[in-house]
Amino acid sequence: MPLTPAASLVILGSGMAGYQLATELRRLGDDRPILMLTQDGGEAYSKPLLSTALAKKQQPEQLIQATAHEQAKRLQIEIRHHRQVQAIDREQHTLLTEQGLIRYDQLVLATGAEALAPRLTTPSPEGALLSINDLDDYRRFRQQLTADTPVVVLGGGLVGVEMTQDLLNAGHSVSLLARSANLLPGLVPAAVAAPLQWALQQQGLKQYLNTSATSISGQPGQWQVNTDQHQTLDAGLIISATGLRPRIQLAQQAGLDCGRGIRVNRQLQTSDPDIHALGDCAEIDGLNLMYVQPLMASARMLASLLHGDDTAHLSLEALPVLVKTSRCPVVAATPPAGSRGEWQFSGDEEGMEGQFLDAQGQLLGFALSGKAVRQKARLTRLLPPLLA
Ligand SMILES: Cc1cc2nc3c(=O)[nH]c(=O)nc-3n(C[C@H](O)[C@H](O)[C@H](O)COP(=O)(O)OP(=O)(O)OC[C@H]3O[C@@H](n4cnc5c(N)ncnc54)[C@H](O)[C@@H]3O)c2cc1C
Repeated sequence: MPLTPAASLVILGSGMAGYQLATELRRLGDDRPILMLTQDGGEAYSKPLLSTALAKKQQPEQLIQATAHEQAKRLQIEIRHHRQVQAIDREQHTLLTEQGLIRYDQLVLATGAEALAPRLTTPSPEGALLSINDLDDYRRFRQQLTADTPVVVLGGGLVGVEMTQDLLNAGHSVSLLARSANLLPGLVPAAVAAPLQWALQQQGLKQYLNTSATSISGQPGQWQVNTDQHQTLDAGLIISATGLRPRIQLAQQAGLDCGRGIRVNRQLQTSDPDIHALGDCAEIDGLNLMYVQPLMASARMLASLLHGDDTAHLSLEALPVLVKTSRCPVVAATPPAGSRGEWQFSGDEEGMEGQFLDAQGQLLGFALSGKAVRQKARLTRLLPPLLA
């Protein structure tokens, strides 16, 4: 197979993590050759906008901040898009693609996360489920959605809830199924989710909690979703939002140390000193933080390190997550896994505040909904850093 001439740095992935790293390197004046490989079209866009664009009447193409070509010119990097990397050969320092081998001196994995399929009792018909995890998904969603399409959303986490809000704001009929007893179960306790659930129901949401989809039948545009509570819901379109998992297969096959994500230290170095990882695919000191703020800080740190600052290492302040539910916004700073303490709640149906305090009264996490989100800045200042 032909070998492409050596590039100093290869970045795998053109999501926010990959592009932010290239941006930070150029900002530092680092002019090394950079090759970016991506299996998608390489457009620069803000993924969080995918769950608010419908009601704003923004078409998928309007979300593109720059094409791959424009990005390559702006950042003075080479971008090969629609190039899937199939394997990493760490000994030879090469990446295998359908178009040939690509050599790297240093490799940065920014491969993101992929959508998990719901656990159904029988496989769903081809094309019945739509996940919304990148721009191509979003294009498919907008192509299939018509003004009177009834939509069923599977999953009550951040993506499912934000998509539901956007669809309701745009006037669609929406049913949401969640296995959990409340919306946003991994992010906030039931008491804090209650005002959100009430607000969405007021807006017309048909909400099925403690309910799982078991099977899907029908044909394109006329699906039936069957549930474990013996209901059958009609859907023109079914959005599957049952979770995301870091994309670690390439790293695993290459023998890199992986847990939930690709394990990295505070310098974002994997178990191979020539390979770093950042963004949704990385697990930093045991934390897999699939949000924008940590990847921005990671990109800044990694650029400094690669540019020659050996002392650079990642530290992160507490990072509350904002759930973009306009009718009843939610902010969550989840307590670190395994924290000991208890929740204390105050508020009413217009907004709830939950504080998670340890035995000494130290705030370890909080959850806010509705009018209580005003407390975000005050409470954030009281939280210990995520990575000191
Ligand atoms: C609908 C939605 C709303 C969100 N809202 C928010 C929000 O409000 N706030 C917030 O903080 N976060 C939000 N997030 C999360 C946030 O968008 C992500 O944390 C962030 O975009 C991840 O960027 P990334 O670059 O790590 O991964 P990705 O954007 O997933 O990029 C991964 C890249 O890797 C490439 N790739 C993967 N495997 C290969 C391969 N084998 N070969 C070649 N290329 C490959 C892909 O093509 C892609 O370019 C949201 C996510 C979604 C889905």
